[in-house]
Amino acid sequence: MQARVTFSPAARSLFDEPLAIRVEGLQPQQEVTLRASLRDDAGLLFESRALYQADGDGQLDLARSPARDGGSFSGLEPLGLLWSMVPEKPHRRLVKRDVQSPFRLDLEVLGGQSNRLAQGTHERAFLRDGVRRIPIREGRIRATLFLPPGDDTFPGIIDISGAGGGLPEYRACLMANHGFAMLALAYYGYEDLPKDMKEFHLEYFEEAVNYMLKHPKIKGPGIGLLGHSKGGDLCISMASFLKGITATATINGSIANVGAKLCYKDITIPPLGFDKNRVKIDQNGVADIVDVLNNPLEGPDRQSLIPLEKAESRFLFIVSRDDHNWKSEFFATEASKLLQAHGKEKPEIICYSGAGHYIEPPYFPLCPSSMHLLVGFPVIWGGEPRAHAAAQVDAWQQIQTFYHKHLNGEQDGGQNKL
Ligand SMILES: CCCCCCCCCCCCCC(=O)SCCNC(=O)CCNC(=O)[C@H](O)C(C)(C)COP(=O)(O)OP(=O)(O)OC[C@H]1O[C@@H](n2cnc3c(N)ncnc32)[C@H](O)[C@@H]1OP(=O)(O)O
Repeated sequence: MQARVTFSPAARSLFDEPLAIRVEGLQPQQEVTLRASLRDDAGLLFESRALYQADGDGQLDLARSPARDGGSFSGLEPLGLLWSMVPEKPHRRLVKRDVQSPFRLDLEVLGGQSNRLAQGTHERAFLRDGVRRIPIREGRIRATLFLPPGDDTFPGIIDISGAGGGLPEYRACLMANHGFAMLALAYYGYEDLPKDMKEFHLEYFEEAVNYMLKHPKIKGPGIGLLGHSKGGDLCISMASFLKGITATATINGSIANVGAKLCYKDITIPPLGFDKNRVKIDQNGVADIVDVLNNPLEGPDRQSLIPLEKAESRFLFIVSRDDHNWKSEFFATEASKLLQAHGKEKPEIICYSGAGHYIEPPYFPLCPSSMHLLVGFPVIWGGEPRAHAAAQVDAWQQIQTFYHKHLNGEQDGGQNKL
């Protein structure tokens, strides 16, 4: 019998869904290497390898067989071949730019002298059938709306990415597959928006909130916000100053305004100060900026602290304990103290040991370092691949549960379990 790779689901699955991988038709106890690879939309190769041994019947099931030492990961990790992928060039992150096309996952089964015993391909898609992707150019808003199928209304959420510009859509798109109406919002470095991150006007973000609040497919009465990194502090500013925001989740965000001045009506919040002498260089010669920012609770830097005690929103802080961009756990803890000191609900804080700054949807490989588009050189983001992968799976579920609870009124968080 010839060796054969099988996937379940067979041909195509959504990127944030688990994937069962099996090989049959091997020799009993045969030792093999599995090599997984995919190319991003720019053609950059990401790959992983794992060493396995078939069972007595020549079968290999990644959900039951631990990988042996010597590959990209070891132990029982059914999705290890996905989350342990590394790019062919350093400092690159797996980014999905065109959410309408899937990634093509290639899997090879290699025997003794690296001879190929079997191969298989599988598509990892971003846009579920029936979910609509609608480019939005209304007023000043530059965004993409993702609407789940059906006649219902849906909990609405604005998704804001970290500093880097452009209009990343992949997280919003994957969330929409789970029943949320998602607006991926650009805020600079895109079309006719400001080219650089110098100053932001909350009125732009207010336009986006009002767009969502008025949209006939949005459930209301309020909407949610989701932001990572710089997107996180923008979400906190929106929740603090704007009306109609019910639930705000940040992923490794800050409670101080960072990187650019923020203006709203007659209010200006300066960016948090920093000292570039606090940049450290790690053992691989890559910069570590974790200590660079000043403390927003001290001295004149207090002016950068966002008055989140004004917010009517509920908060969820997703925190990576090994975040090397900045001190996310400190920010979340201080947010909690501030809210409670003002008689507000305690926020939910979920901390992940071993996770780095870039908490992405499940199965995105860890990006240990990449170009920091604000500081102008590559920096380390932190995280250990296995712990980071587990954090991504859990955080994704926690975020959905939070929105179901506060935007859908579901105490148990709804049924969208992964
Ligand atoms: C001195 C110390 C100072 C300290 C200051 C402290 C202040 C700290 C304040 C901190 C506050 C902030 C805290 C935070 O927010 S931390 C950062 C969080 N950032 C994000 O989450 C980024 C989200 N945005 C994206 O993912 C964008 O779509 C990207 C970045 C992909 C650009 O998408 P776009 O289509 O618009 O652009 P482009 O294709 O023309 O690329 C432009 C550049 O982007 C780089 N890039 C592109 N692709 C990748 C990739 N796959 N891997 C790695 N890098 C990639 C690369 O350098 C490229 O240039 P080049 O290589 O082509 O020349």
